[in-house]
Amino acid sequence: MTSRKRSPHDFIFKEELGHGSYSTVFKALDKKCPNKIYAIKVCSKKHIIQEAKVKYVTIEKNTMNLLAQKHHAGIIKLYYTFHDEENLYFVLDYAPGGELLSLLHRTGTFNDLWTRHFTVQLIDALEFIHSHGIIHRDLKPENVLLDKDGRLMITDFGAAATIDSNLSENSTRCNSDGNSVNDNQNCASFVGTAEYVSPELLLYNQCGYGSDIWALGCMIYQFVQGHPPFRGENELKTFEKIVALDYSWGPNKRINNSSPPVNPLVINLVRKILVVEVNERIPLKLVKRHPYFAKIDWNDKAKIWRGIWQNSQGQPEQQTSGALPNLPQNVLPTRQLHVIDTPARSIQITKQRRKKPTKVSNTTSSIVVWRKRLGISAGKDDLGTVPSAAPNDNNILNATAAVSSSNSVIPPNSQPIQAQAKRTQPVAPTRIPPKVPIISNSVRNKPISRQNTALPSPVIRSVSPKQPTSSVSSTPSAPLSLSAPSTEAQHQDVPQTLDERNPIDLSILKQDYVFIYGIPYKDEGPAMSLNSYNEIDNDLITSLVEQHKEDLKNSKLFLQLLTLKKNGMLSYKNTVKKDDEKNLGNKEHLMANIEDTDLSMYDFEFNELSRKGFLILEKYKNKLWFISLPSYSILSKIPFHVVKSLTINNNENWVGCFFRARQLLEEKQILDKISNVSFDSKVSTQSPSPSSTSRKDHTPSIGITVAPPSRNSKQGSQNKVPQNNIIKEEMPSRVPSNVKEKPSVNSTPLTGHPRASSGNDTSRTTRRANGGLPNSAPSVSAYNNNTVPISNHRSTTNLMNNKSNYSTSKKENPLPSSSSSSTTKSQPKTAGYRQLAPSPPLFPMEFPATKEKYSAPSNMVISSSRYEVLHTLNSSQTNFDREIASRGASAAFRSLQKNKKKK
Ligand SMILES: Nc1ncnc2c1ncn2[C@@H]1O[C@H](COP(=O)(O)OP(=O)(O)OP(=O)(O)O)[C@@H](O)[C@H]1O
Repeated sequence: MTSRKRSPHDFIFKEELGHGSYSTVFKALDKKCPNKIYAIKVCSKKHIIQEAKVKYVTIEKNTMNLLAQKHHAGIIKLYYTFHDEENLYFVLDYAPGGELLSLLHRTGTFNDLWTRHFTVQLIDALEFIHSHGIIHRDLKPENVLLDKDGRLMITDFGAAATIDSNLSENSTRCNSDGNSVNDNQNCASFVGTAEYVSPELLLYNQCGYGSDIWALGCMIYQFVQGHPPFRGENELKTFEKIVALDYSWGPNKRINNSSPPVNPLVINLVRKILVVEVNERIPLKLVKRHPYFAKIDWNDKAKIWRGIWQNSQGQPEQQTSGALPNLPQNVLPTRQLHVIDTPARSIQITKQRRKKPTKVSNTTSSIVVWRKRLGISAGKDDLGTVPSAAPNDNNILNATAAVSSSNSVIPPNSQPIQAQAKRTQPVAPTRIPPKVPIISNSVRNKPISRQNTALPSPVIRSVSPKQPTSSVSSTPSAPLSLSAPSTEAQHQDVPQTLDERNPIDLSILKQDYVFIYGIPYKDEGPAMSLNSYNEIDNDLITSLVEQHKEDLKNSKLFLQLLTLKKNGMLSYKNTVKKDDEKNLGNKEHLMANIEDTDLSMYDFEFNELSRKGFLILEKYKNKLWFISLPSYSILSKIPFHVVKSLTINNNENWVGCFFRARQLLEEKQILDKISNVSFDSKVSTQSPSPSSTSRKDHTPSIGITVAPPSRNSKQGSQNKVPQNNIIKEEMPSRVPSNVKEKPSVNSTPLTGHPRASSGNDTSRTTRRANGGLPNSAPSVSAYNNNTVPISNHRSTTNLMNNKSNYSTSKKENPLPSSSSSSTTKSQPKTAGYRQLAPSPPLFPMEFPATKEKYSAPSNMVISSSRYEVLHTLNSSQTNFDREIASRGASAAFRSLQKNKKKK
């Protein structure tokens, strides 16, 4: 290859091979070397700018450049790039065999031999691509071309993404070991084609090597079935089918009327690939070891890359290459095969069809509509969102430089541009950490008396203060036997029911479908709490999970609608069919009260992103609940209208919401304290409000350790008139108006409580010695969906078990404004293996996640047959343009930029 600069004048342009959304591809002959035929992709600069395709051209250029460093038969090679005033040119390997899709359309399906042959080539090429840290992201039969001998050549790298080389190593290893999380932590953009798009991209905005493997599975299916596995009436339906893994095997529709059954090994292989959970999807290395490829010697590249058009002698049966000047004799416009079953024997491969230019639209794409319907936000703060796959500035610069080196031959041994321009390492989703819970904890083992504790509303205002409190306890009076799920009648029904016609109930903090498995403590059950003596008993939790493994799996039969209200009430509702409603469902069952001091919460490898593990709630010596999340495929089977109307605040973790509920209650407590203190002599003369009296009368035996300053207490006891009606109405009924009436922590009856034993005293002393630090919010990492326990044997974290004495610290910081100091003091007590980050100050009571739930990202474009949402595009696009303009590394792109500005 010469290093002389090339230009369009060096080539004789022949017929058009086809065109895509921003380019036209021509066959071309090299004037200096007329035997050499290329395909030259001509991209109109004007068009690229107009249709915002600069990024894709850049990505394609970089990726192909990187891959061109080492020749691989299965990849279309990029030889040269150059430009003139009008166009950018990519000189590529010519693939006279056309698209694999065209061949498939002509044959209907591939026979087993072809299927295996093509699949083997695809795997080998894909492995090569992945070994360079590249994810193709748009694999489909249209993007696989055939060379003159019928070998596959993967093309169209405009949607590709690279993984940081460090991660790449991991990923390669992880792939071979079983697709660990690293393997899918690369890209956050929607890219792909509806029918081949992976579920992780649909659900989590994540795309990794596994996504290419998914597409490979779709293609293998298509080889033997003639159509992709997931195809709905429209894109939304296609997405639904993908996440629900809704596909079936039909007869092998061969055009030559032969309908041999699909090889069961193909079915088995496809089943192993088409697994919704990316971590459970078979990695490429294991695909290669699948029995379907038992006879394949993966090291014998010559055999793998044998062209299927050649006859057994390697010669064409018919010589019709006259239309293709300078082609070697064995180029076969009329395809000849040396395989036994040759349904395509008489197939004429014709010139590629022209593609209609695709309009770029800024409309919201189907994928986001679909995600919205399923209650999955596609916004920045979505579960599992990782940085965009859009090229970072370095990439852009290098890409710009690369294209600017127009007229340059790509030196075979030069450093790959992409290698210099590492894509930003994906980071874990950033989440606003929940605020620190500050709760009362002075009474244990007391049933919680609750009124209808919905947030204040005109309805509540009208309720008579004398109205008896509906006392609902989650504490059973008698020991309970083990049972599953936790839907027994031990819970009294909460009178209010959810109004399904009112999707956003403002009193609800979070509501979603979960599985709940309840294990009541037996008399002889675990005598100690899961968190005995201030130590989380991981072994006990682990053994419990092990013990109930089967039941926990089966508990998936009992999908519940779990609701957490801002008043701390946690309840569930059976999701039963309407016929059964009378018997079981449509009523809320109180499960627990978040502020119950006997309630602890642990995460057992709980990961909302992968919907794995359990959130364990423990009502001390009473009951354990294992909460797990249904897979999205299960969720997707719930009719959309139901999901839409009943899931609330899907964007926020359960754990976060539990903490927020506690914080809200604490804030109310504090407000209540303040409201009971009059600083205004005028109002201080007023008599106590009925509701205030009511609260006092009905105050259950729950103590408050949050003591206001003594002067306030004094005044408060005399002047019980809240300053603000709203505050008064929001005050929970449980809060006593007079601080003096509150039982102190030390007076809390602890009889019979294991933690009241001498051992517990020690731990309490320790806590006091530590400044009375309460258990509180876990670190940010604990909310990170990608967090995995560091140690296997310590797989749980106690997230909220408040048994500490807060009095001291709270007396020092009685007001909400002091929350930051409170939060500092309220660092979490965990199993001791997570780094704790300082919690942020308390925020006002806002629920932005709920508001954001239905907002679609604005930075989405639908282009061609790809769906793209590039989360950082808004900002990076601007920077991108600016970078190009200011640094001016590429003459070509500079001129593009100028043109853009002129417009
Ligand atoms: N190297 C090649 N040899 C032969 N034909 C090619 C080659 N590259 C592309 N083609 C054909 O040219 C057509 C346009 O290809 P191009 O890569 O520009 O667009 P595309 O990838 O199909 O579309 P888009 O970029 O919008 O996804 C395709 O039909 C393809 O089959």
